Amino acid sequence: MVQLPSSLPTVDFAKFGDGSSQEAREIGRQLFTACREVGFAYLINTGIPQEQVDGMFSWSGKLFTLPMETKMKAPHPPEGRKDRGYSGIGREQVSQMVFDAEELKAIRHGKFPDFKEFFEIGNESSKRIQNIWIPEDDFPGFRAYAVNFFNTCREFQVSKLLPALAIGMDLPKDFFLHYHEDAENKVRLLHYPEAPTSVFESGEKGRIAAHTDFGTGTLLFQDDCGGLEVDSPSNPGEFMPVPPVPGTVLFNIGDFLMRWSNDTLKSTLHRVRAPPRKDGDNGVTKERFSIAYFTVADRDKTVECLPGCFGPDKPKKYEPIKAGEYLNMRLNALY
Ligand SMILES: O=C(O)CCC(=O)C(=O)O
Ligand SMILES: [Fe+2]
Repeated sequence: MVQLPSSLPTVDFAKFGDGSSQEAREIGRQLFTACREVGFAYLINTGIPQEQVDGMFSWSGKLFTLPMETKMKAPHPPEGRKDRGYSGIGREQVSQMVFDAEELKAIRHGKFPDFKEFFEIGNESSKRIQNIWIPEDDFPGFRAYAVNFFNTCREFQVSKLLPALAIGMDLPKDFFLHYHEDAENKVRLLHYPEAPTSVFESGEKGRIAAHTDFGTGTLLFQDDCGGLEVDSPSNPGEFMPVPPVPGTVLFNIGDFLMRWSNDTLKSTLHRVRAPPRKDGDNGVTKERFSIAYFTVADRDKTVECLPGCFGPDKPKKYEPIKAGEYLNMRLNALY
């Protein structure tokens, strides 16, 4: 296995091919092991072209420097489950598994607000929920580029990622594909603006509070700023840095897949903080960009405990659930 400068496992997809070889099986085992033990892995040789990732970051940079009134031509609707378009600073405060309205309100008005803005893009051909775009005249070319990027991530998800996980769990190669036909996935372009380092140190502002993702899994691309941290599997409560490594993509499991797998796979807490102060950084923490691609199961499908994840010494912990019911509960809790 390739060793990167981080304690997270790395999975190399170079030899995955169509998923039928012995090498592909080994890649699947590595992915499964990483998801079971850590819930996070660096992926390399995914086939997602680096130029396209760089290009998406460059569009994201342009997007967030647009005047506020232009960004607000594509506002995120008030309902949490209509998660498309632009959300300004303060719009979302992530919280860990809190669904009670009063409690959510308290958290939102509490300290450590996430100091971030983001733009969300879903499947262009979705019948359920439309994308919300800045008018083409105000931001020409963005829509086509973002749609293409979404499709590239989706292609990796269906041709390699989900098949590898299935093979690694001794399931038929296309097992997960049957539950992910609608592609109701989402690209989220994130921008954490620069701010005096002191406001991060005092806790007046944060970047993204500790949380788990709630879908099937997430691909995450980060710029060179740093600050992402993942809860240590061996020492819960202790967060370890997950530095950006050029040419890699991070993958992490979400709560839905953790539940589906009877908690065999781990959906791990993660957060973004201001990176540690460096000598001569003049007391300002630079801005950070990241791009997440969240994958979710088809809303109308009901999932039951995955084969191989229960047995006489491991009883099923959860009732079958419709993916849509689960996702709505989680999305509405966010805003
Ligand atoms: O910005 C990052 O690197 C992490 C973003 C994240 O965890 C999320 O949006 O769920
Ligand atoms: Fe996350």
